[in-house]
Amino acid sequence: MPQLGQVSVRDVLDILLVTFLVYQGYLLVAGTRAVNVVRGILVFAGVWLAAQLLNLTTLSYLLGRAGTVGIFALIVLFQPELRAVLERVGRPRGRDTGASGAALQDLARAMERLAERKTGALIAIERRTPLGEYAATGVPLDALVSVPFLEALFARNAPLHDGGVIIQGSRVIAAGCLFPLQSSDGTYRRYGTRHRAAIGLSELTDAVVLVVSEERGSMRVALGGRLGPDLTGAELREHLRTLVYDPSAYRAPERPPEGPAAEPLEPSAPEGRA
Ligand SMILES: Nc1ncnc2c1ncn2[C@@H]1O[C@H](COP(=O)(O)OP(=O)(O)OP(=O)(O)O)[C@@H](O)[C@H]1O
Repeated sequence: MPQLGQVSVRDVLDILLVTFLVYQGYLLVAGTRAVNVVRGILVFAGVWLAAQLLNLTTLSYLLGRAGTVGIFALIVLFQPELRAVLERVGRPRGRDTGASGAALQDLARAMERLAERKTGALIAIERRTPLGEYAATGVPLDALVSVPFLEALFARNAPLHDGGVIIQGSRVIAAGCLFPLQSSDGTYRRYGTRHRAAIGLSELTDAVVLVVSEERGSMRVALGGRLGPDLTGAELREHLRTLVYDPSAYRAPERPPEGPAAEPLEPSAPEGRA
């Protein structure tokens, strides 16, 4: 193997491969709740490295042992996320754009019909953060997104109309789910629980959460912990296209969302209720 001073071509290849893997790892965790854990691990590794360099034998021994146990603890804690990541890595490239296009249209049409009839609805669409833990709070389903199915789910008196629906790609995977309520920091305190559940879930995950207000018959999108303004059908379709069903947007690393849903909005309802 030719040498460049002390550095061989193999070393360069090694560094390039590690850089590639680290970057791919970053793309997988960016925008998910695993980011904070990764930060914690880096701090831990930094302290451990410093302890090694400074020859602090006891500290580096303890941190080394804790690290070994920690790896197993992380695997147990993040088992659902790891499974989702492996599934995603193994999934064939190129999404079923035909199915996605149909899901987008059906989803938007169902939202419009629910809004016209003032039937309250809450729908979370999974992006990169797995929503399995929220789906587990409801009733598991596996059905294609369709207008009549979504209307039936949210119909008043329907057994699963209470709570949120979770969509993965073009399939409804759960209904009647409990979403985390937005922490009452003041901005959205005056909203009802359906809207605060939408904001709450979008705060903790990168999901796109759609809400139809029973009181106002409006359609809104919550994203990144913020609630957007009332949307027309065309605007909703555009949001769904760019945020969920456009394959390049789906794979891109998390970035501040664009469009009305990203803007810090004041509640616009009279008397403060959405
Ligand atoms: N944590 C939650 N997770 C999922 N769904 C929830 C949650 N909290 C409330 N909901 C849903 O919201 C409904 C109550 O909505 P509420 O009237 O309090 O909210 P709102 O934001 O004022 O909405 P609307 O404008 O439709 O009245 C519940 O019946 C339930 O279906």
